[in-house]
Amino acid sequence: MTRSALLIGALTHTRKEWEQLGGVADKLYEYPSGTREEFLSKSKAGAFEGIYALYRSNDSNKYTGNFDEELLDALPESLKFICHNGAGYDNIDVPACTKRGIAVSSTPIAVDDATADVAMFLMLGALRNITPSFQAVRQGKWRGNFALGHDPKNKVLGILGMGGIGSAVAQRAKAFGMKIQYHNRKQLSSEKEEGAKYVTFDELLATSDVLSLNLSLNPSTRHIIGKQEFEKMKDGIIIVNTARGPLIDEAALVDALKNGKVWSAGLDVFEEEPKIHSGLLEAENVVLLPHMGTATYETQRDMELLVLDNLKSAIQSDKLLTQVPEQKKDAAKI
Ligand SMILES: NC(=O)c1ccc[n+]([C@@H]2O[C@H](COP(=O)([O-])OP(=O)(O)OC[C@H]3O[C@@H](n4cnc5c(N)ncnc54)[C@H](O)[C@@H]3O)[C@@H](O)[C@H]2O)c1
Repeated sequence: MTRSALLIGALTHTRKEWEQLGGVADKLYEYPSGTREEFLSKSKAGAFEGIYALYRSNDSNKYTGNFDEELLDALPESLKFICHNGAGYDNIDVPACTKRGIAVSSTPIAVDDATADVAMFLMLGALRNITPSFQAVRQGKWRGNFALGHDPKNKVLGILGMGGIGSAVAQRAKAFGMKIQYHNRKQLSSEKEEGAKYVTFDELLATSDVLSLNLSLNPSTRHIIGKQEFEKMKDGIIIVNTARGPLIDEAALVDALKNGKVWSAGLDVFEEEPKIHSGLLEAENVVLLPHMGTATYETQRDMELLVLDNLKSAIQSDKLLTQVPEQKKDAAKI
């Protein structure tokens, strides 16, 4: 059986390591840029024959669109592994991959520190309501309409989704004197909890001073925070989202920011990226970043290397190093 590899999109830091895979794979194909239509027709015409594993780069969704059933059907039957660069993989239809016997990997762990750093940056920025000051000083107005902010010390931080990034946020927030509570699908072992308190979803909403979203997006978590949930929260709560935009009903967040239920928010992700709700752009009490949680040289290189390690392991030993959790119970079937 031929074991070739396909790279979709560009590599920024690991070109040399990709080329070295030539010693492991039968052939290296590349689809550096283009449109979904071009990709589908090339693939159907047999341009990627014999690919066994593919590397889906960080920005390749703009060239192929989502990895859905249509796209999977156009790829050769020989494809058995999709190695995705990113901790979030909501643009891959994992159940459809599982059905076709394709194993999928993502890049957890490598993203934890950089994304948690951005969560803290946004949290501190939101606690200080920093946006008006950032704007005033650049406009030559010195402090402008300066108002006092809040300390993180002694505030209750609620973490929704205590996985890799959530745990890294908890570690950092503890150093700022925050009290940590969390809600997860499953309670962690006490060793992994590191002193954080496990609470129900409703308790988390009702008792947190700051809420950080760190869970993955899937059909059951879309709009997990909406009008009803805001109503259950403490008045003056601070919301931080570095996970995925559609976890929050953005229109409900805009209303909650306007009526003071939410004191301020720090957001790296949005419901319809790169479009941002006009109510968020206009609100002074929001700190905005353009989805740049992992945007550091070190983390980007680590992520690219982890994808290549997955690809190499797939080709050499039919195993992924960081297979997505949804497939783990089905792993024997893959
Ligand atoms: N802003 C960025 O640049 C950036 C970077 C990396 C990751 N992310 C996002 O952050 C998310 C988290 O990443 P991670 O590596 O920590 O993932 P992870 O899989 O390690 O952790 C996710 C956690 O969420 C929990 N969870 C899932 N559904 C839940 C629910 N309904 N209620 C409560 N908890 C639930 C899971 O049990 C898990 O512990 C990713 O899915 C990704 O979308 C964003």
